[in-house]
Amino acid sequence: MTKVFTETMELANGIAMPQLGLGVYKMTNPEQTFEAISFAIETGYRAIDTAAIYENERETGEAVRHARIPREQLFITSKVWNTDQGYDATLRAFETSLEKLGLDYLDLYLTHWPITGKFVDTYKAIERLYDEKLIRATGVSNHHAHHLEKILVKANVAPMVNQIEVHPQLTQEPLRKFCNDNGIAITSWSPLARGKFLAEPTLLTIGEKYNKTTAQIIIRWHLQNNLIVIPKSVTPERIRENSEVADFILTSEDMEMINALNQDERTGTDPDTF
Ligand SMILES: NC(=O)C1=CN([C@@H]2O[C@H](COP(=O)(O)OP(=O)(O)OC[C@H]3O[C@@H](n4cnc5c(N)ncnc54)[C@H](OP(=O)(O)O)[C@@H]3O)[C@@H](O)[C@H]2O)C=CC1
Ligand SMILES: O=C1CO[C@H](CO)[C@@H](O)[C@@H]1O
Repeated sequence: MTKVFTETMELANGIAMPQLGLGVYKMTNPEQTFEAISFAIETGYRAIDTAAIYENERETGEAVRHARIPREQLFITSKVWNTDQGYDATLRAFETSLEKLGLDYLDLYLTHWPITGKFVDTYKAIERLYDEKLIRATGVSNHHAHHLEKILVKANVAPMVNQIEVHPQLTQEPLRKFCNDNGIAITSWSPLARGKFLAEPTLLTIGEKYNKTTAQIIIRWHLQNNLIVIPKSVTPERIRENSEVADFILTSEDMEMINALNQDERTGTDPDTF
């Protein structure tokens, strides 16, 4: 069995999204960013998660265009930043992102945060990009159920993905259930809680059992919960390590022990107080 995880998840419109991707937030050194993304693609990653606010769409696009993998086998996500929300502004922001990336289309485009009074129109613009086949899937990020409800009554095409903070200390079960009931896939951001509890004893014990690192145990927990997961690393050994999660399966007991670590504790901002 190959060690590198390459499975995909079917989104509501039937397209396949790789369940493991590379997050590129805080990759600010252009050369390092290009190298990290190129290395990830060589390792077997097929999805990259960027955003206009990360200011690395150019390097992301370069790595994608220089990859030995055909563009259609890669899955590129970007996000419209808060100051560009609203219908027309979102369309313009998308054009800028696409130009920086040097690509003809994106696989997924998200509203980054639900800005009051603007996020529904922002999503309507994303829907238009989908109708025009400039993106292959629609989505949002940091949306609670009450935000999604406002979108769902106005949308012709429901969001296919909601990217939210999820990790063992913030399991988000009620929102995951809401999304699941509405056919919305979830991507976990800060899936490793930015490294905050990699020395957690329960995770270390489970890791010893499988001869895997804590990061690998956490990533496997996301995957077995049917979450899309986008760990970030610029470090080649860690990029590889985070992908080598296909050769073991956590038992339901392990999963329960990890679920029990939940403290409803965020590393980032609550969308209601952003
Ligand atoms: N939609 C949104 O609002 C948000 C989206 N995101 C997305 O989610 C992605 C991931 O989240 P992020 O906040 O970056 O945090 P992660 O939980 O992915 O943690 C990244 C940190 O963990 C370190 N790390 C990675 N792998 C390992 C490992 N195997 N062992 C030890 N340390 C490791 C990295 O270090 P190093 O790089 O030095 O190796 C980095 O410091 C982002 O890059 C972004 O794409 C993130 C936040 C908000
Ligand atoms: O994607 C992101 C990366 O992290 C930032 C700081 O927490 C967030 O604001 C942003 O949503």
